[in-house]
Amino acid sequence: MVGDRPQIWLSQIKLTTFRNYEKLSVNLSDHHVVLTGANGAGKTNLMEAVSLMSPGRGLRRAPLSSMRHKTAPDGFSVFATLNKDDEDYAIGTGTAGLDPYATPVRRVRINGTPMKNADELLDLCRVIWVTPSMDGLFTGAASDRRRFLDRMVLAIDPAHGRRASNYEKAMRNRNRLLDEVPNQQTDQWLDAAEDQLASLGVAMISARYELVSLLTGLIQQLSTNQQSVFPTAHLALEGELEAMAAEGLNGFDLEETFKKKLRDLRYRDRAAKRTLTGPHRADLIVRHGEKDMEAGLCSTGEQKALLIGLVLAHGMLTKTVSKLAPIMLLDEVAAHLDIDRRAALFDRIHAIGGQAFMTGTDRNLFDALGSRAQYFTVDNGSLNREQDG
Ligand SMILES: Nc1ncnc2c1ncn2[C@@H]1O[C@H](COP(=O)(O)OP(=O)(O)OP(=O)(O)O)[C@@H](O)[C@H]1O
Repeated sequence: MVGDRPQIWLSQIKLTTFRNYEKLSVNLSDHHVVLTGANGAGKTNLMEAVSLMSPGRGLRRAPLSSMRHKTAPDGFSVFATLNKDDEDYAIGTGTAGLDPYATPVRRVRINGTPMKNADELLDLCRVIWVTPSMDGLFTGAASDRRRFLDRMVLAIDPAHGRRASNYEKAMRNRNRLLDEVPNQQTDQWLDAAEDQLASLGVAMISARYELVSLLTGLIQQLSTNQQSVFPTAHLALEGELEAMAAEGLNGFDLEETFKKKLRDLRYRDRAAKRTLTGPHRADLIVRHGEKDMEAGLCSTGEQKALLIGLVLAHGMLTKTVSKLAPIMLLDEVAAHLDIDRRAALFDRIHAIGGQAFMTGTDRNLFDALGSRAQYFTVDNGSLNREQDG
């Protein structure tokens, strides 16, 4: 924060044929942004547009083809002016102008210069979100928790995205080689693919451990300072190699062990037609600290509070580690909290220091935010500014 102002904030958003917005141009102040309106008005769509200021597929993980307005064959564009330390950056992203018959790819421009890939957005900002679709995070598939974990890592370690996609590539390469008739040549290629897989895999495990340990430290600090009305989350990584790392096996030995496993288990993976050992099979285990209960066994409300507490701690960690106070997107979060927790949520968000976007059906859910926010009603793909609180 510079005084009471966020160090990073969006001062303008322009959408062209994005979801149910045919055209939108809105100027923002550096305050938080509250979007209220009826179901289906376009609140989440606007949050999704903001989530494209970070690499990846946005907060819905939707295909790009579904983001263009249903009547717009020419794709969509999302443009934002980002103010960082009092300097403006023009960020444009979308699929507009690309071959409508080709598989859409998202292009990113910063100040008019095309970026090689969306990872370069991480030089400017971090975007973190909580959405209703994350409600089943603790009970759903391990792959969702891994994705959640890797997004958390990415916010403090921008190289993690490339590392994870190189790991996926190396694994696909190994799987393809396993599918070929074994001979001396393919065995040599497999050796090389497994060396690469093991080295990238161990780097992934150590980046995930780093995040878990930093986050655990911060959560403990928050709970001992009694700063949190949200439950204390206890985090652990589950997996064959992760268990060895937890027992103190160093990176070099872990890599050698992983390599040996891959080599010894080729016959098993060949039969399964995929690689069955590695960080792509790990899980993030979350426990409710005060209740000493696995998150998946907690009540729906407790799970939501755990998730919010975790994301808030991650927001704070992101700011501390990356020095970039994240843009926080909280979709329909306020409605699930009682009045005291809501007030605590707003205070914590404000303390993180970035600009937050929040949605709800009723304006009065945000009373405790008062003049710290600017208020808009959303109606059928258009925005109307309301009087500030
Ligand atoms: N590609 C698209 N083109 C046009 N409209 C779309 C497209 N994708 C989604 N929509 C519509 O956008 C509308 C608004 O969706 P959104 O999820 O933003 O609503 P919301 O205001 O967040 O509502 P809720 O409170 O129910 O979550 C929906 O009616 C949906 O059908």
